[in-house]
Amino acid sequence: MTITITAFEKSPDGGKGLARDTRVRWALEEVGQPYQVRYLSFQAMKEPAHLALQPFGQIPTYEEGDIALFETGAIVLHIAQTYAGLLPNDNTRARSISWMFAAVNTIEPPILELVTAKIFEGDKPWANERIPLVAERIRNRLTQLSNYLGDNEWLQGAFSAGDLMMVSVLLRLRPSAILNEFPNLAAYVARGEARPAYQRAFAAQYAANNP
Ligand SMILES: N[C@@H](CCC(=O)N[C@@H](CSCc1ccc([N+](=O)[O-])cc1)C(=O)NCC(=O)O)C(=O)O
Repeated sequence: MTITITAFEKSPDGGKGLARDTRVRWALEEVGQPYQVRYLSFQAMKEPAHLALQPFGQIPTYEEGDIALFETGAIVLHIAQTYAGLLPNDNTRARSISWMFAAVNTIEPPILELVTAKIFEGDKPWANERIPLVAERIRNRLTQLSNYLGDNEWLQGAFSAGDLMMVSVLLRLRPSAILNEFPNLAAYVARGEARPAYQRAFAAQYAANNP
C-alpha cells in the first residue's frame, strides 16, 4: 500500500530538517518503507481538503490505504508498531514508547517556549526577563536527561523510536548553545544525525526545498 506524507512546499528553514516531516521521513527510512510526499503551500494547509486530514491545518500527515493520521508522534508510533526496526520485541518495548512521549511532553515544551520567546516575543519589553527563565527550565530538563543517559549510546538499549523522537526534539536546540553545555547529549544527537536513515531523510527534505 502506498504511503503518502505531507510536507511544506517551501519550509521556512530552507529544508534543513527542523520541520516535523523530517521525523516521519526518518522513521520510514529506518524501517525501509518507501513513501511519497504531497507538498503543500501555507494556503493549501488551511483549505478544507487538508483540514479534513489535519484539523489544525499543519503538516505532517500520513496516509496509507484507509489509515489517515496526523500528530507526528502518533505517526512515528504507528510506523514503529507496523514495521520492524524501531521498537524492541522484548520487555523494554513499552519503555521505549515512554521515551517518545517524554520527548514531546517533557523535553520539547520548554524548547518550544524558547523558540517562541526568541522568535515571536523577542521584541516585547519583557523578553529579556523571560528568556533566561525559559532557558533555565530547559537546562533543568537536559540535566535530568543527561544524568539518565550517562555514557549509554541510546536511551533504552538499542536505538528506538524513543531516540528518534528525542534526537529530533534536541535538534530544535541547535540554534542555541545550550545543548553544547551537555557533552553527552550533544554526542547523542550527533550519533542520531550520523545514522544513514537520518541522512537520507534530511537529504530528501533538503533536495525538495532546494531544487
Ligand atoms: N503537534 C503537531 C505540530 C505540527 C506542526 O507544528 N507543524 C508545523 C510544521 S513543523 C514545525 C516547524 C515549522 C517550521 C520550522 N522551521 O524552522 O522552519 C521548524 C518547525 C506546521 O505545519 N506549521 C504551519 C502552521 O502551523 O500553519 C505535530 O507534532 O505533528
